[in-house]
Amino acid sequence: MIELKHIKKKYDTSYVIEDISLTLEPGKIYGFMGENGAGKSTLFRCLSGLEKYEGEIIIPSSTDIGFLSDTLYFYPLITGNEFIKFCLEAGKIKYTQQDIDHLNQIFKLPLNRFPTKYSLGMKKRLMLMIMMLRDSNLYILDEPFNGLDLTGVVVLKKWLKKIGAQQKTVVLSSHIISSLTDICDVIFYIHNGKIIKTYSGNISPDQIEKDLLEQVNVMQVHNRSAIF
Ligand SMILES: Nc1ncnc2c1ncn2[C@@H]1O[C@H](COP(=O)(O)OP(=O)(O)OP(=O)(O)O)[C@@H](O)[C@H]1O
Repeated sequence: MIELKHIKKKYDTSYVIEDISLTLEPGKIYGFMGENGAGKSTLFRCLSGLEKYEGEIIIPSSTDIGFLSDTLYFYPLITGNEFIKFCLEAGKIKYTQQDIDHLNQIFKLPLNRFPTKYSLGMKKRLMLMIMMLRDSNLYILDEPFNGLDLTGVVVLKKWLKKIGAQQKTVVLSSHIISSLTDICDVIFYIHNGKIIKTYSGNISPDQIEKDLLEQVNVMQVHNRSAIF
């Protein structure tokens, strides 16, 4: 069980995360949606320990965190295969070349080439391979679907369902409503650094769309202009 208690984060003088409290259970997939700049990536960086914050995050000490950032960086002159090995060795993960080759039968990446020359979707595939090879119990995936092709999306969804069934905790964000409703047990709608809505159970994409449009209307009324 992971607990976030009254998490706040400010850059300079303004808060971009305001008093978020959540409990994340093993075996569940949690989705975060919200407009650009709502605070999703910032919250994920706080949860993964990359950012300082106010409040408290309680994560069992035995938890291995697999974090996929929405900003991908690759060292020049390191091949895809070398990059995978580098990341796994840095995380003290046991692996064999056979494990990498086996997984690459699905991802079909030119692992002897430099990832700096990969397309966006290929870079995303490479990072997902690393996520799949490390046996984490908490996966924090910031926009994992972004840039993936149709096959990549199907493979990712299947893997997420599998790790959810293995009692791991998954936290992810997406701007694609159906990607979230297809796989998430709970979806949080984050707006201006606050969770303004939580969906669980049988989550309907139509209801989410309706709520998003309502939110746009609220903003339009506030700005005294109408688009729809
Ligand atoms: N390093 C930083 N310094 C100052 N402000 C930042 C920094 N990182 C993020 N912000 C601000 O924090 C707010 C939340 O940004 P964040 O990246 O968390 O949003 P997001 O919900 O992930 O957006 P998107 O959907 O566009 O990826 C934004 O206003 C952003 O400008």
